Amino acid sequence: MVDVDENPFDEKDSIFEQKQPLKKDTFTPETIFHRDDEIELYINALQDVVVGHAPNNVFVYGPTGVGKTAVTKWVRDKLQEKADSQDVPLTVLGPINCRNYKSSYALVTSLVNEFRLPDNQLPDSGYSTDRVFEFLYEEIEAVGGNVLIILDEIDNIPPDARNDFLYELPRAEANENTPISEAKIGLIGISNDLKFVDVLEPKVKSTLGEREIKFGPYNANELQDILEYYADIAFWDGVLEDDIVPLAAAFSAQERGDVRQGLRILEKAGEYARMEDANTVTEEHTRRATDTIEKDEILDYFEQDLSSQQALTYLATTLAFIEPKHEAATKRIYNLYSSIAESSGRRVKSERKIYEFLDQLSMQGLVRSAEKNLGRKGGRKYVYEVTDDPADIIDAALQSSYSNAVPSNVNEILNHYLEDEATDFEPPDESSEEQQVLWKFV
Ligand SMILES: Nc1ncnc2c1ncn2[C@@H]1O[C@H](COP(=O)(O)OP(=O)(O)OP(=O)(O)O)[C@@H](O)[C@H]1O
Repeated sequence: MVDVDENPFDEKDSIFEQKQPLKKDTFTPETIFHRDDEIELYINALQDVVVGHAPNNVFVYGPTGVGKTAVTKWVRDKLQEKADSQDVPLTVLGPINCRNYKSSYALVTSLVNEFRLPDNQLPDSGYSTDRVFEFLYEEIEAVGGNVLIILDEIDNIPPDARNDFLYELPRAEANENTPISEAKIGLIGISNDLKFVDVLEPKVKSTLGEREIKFGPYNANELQDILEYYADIAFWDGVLEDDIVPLAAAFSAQERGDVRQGLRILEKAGEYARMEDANTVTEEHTRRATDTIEKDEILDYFEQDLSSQQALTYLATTLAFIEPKHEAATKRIYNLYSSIAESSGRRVKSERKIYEFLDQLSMQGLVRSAEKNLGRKGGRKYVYEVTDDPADIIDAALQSSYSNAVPSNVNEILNHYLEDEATDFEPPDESSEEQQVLWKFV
């Protein structure tokens, strides 16, 4: 029973000294760990700027949470500091996240407004895109010197802005049709979609990729050093038991080598300790945190990251994977996909499309495929497996807006899978009627 006369909030936090360092990217670290090679490449690429030559364009790529943005900001600040001390005119814009802009117009407008005073901002509409580009060129020419524009998540750049930004902008000085004659523009593009460059036109590709810097995942030791730094700032002294940071580091290294995930584990483990009024964060809190975070991540896939057709394909692959005796072959995944799409009132796409969705899921690391020879019959087929625990995936699907696509007897089948009792469980033939008996799709 809550005592109504007593305020239930605690007045102090005995676990976290500061939470912000663990939070989503709102904290700037003073030190960058284990990125010496990448920093050196960056410095090399931008050295020209400091002595007044035109900047190179730089393309930075690698998976999520491996320090691309943190390193870029660190290098940016050092560059600005040096340019200022040398009296070399330099203006740096960004990182600006392209994901926040739906059109070329919106993105250019926001850049123009970065240069302008609050009482002179461009409106959200009212000009042609060409005109707002002219405004941008005018602003750039007015500040003069070198202008570096840093675009984060450049794979999300509005399609109508690709050519203008990634090709025209860096060569504006040479183009007689722009008002730029003095200023020199350099572009830094950051992306975690490695396929993004492949789809660019060759001329755009070579412009953007003048200098490329690849960031790989961190290993467990590297993650440990990085997480240690954040944990020191975030937790009160003596609160973290010795093996907590190594555990969080080992887990994140096993998954994706991603710092953000490690920080989330530490935060969640601390919250569990705080909820229990414990004095220290223990291994048990950390394991529980790891578990929750894994499930939350899968839920995020369903709710945010995947399109509805990708989500249905992911679910169908999971169902095919846990089915006894069935291999998750493409044909089978398609059958299950059509059933759950139909029963949950969603559009059923063609079988050909499934290959595309499976490919996309595979790129995101959610499914893995293996090619199988069909023996004497000849030919090959692909079988799939899910990379996360199927029980977690089903759990997340049930909590998500796809719960109506999950067959009603899924737990029964999952239990057979978990208990490895597949032999006792007779799957029906592939004909759709019997399939409906195995999977109760309502
Ligand atoms: N080497 C490092 N030293 C210190 N902090 C780091 C390091 N690498 C990453 N971080 C921290 O980890 C978090 C995630 O890093 P960052 O945002 O740079 O990743 P990213 O590669 O840009 O990811 P995304 O592609 O998702 O934007 C940030 O809080 C960042 O400060």
